[in-house]
Amino acid sequence: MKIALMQETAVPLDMAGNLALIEAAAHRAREQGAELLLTPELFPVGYAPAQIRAELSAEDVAAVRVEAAAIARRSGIALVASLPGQQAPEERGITAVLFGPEGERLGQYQKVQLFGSEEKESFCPGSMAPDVIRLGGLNLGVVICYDIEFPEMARAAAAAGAEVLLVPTALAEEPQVPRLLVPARALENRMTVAYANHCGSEGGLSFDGLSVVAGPRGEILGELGSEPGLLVAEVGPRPASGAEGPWYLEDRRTELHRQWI
Ligand SMILES: NC(=O)CCCCC(N)=O
Repeated sequence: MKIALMQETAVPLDMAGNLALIEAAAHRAREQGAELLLTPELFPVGYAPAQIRAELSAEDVAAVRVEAAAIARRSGIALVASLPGQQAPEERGITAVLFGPEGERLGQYQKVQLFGSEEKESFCPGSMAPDVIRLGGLNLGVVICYDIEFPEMARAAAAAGAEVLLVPTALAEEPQVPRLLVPARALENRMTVAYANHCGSEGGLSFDGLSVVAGPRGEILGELGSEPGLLVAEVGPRPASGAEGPWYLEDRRTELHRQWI
């Protein structure tokens, strides 16, 4: 299955402009044969947690969610859009919604590991493990940004059966995450990991870009630099564990590890 990752600069609270960038990327992705478009964390509203908390009502979020579904339907491509939750501002988290190519909601995940004081003061953390959504013959999982920096999160997705982990992110000035951690998460879980970031200056932050798709042996299937772009990569099922190790998933001594950590 071909997937596409959008790397662009959003404008905080300029939903019309941000959604227009997503729609353009969705049509370009479809033209290049992709069946799914992964977009960065909170891209439709822009990455500005405190501003979102203060200025975006549940009605505003509902309208953006309807438009994201409509983009999936108009472009005929599955779409992972990261949005504030549907609850009241004081109760919502950071979510990622998977819309199918007809705009239907296929799954939703709420970010478990919130990053820093601004996110923690602006959103509520999720407490549900990432589940698996079947699409295009593959088991897809979703986590968000800081989640991928905790090995437990990718392992939970792999243990649930995820073969391709989709990660909307908003990473600024930490290039070792896409360069070191994302390929490591892929290798240690024999799972493809796709990591789609903002780029450029946004909300007072300088985003790294460096969006990347790492394959199940930690190999780089595609990557971007610091500029806007669309990364298209072919992803597949988890390879069977062969005669040659390592067998990280099979060899885990989970009960023992649980006693230690
Ligand atoms: N939005 C986020 O979760 C930002 C994560 C940045 C983590 C890092 N190591 O800088």
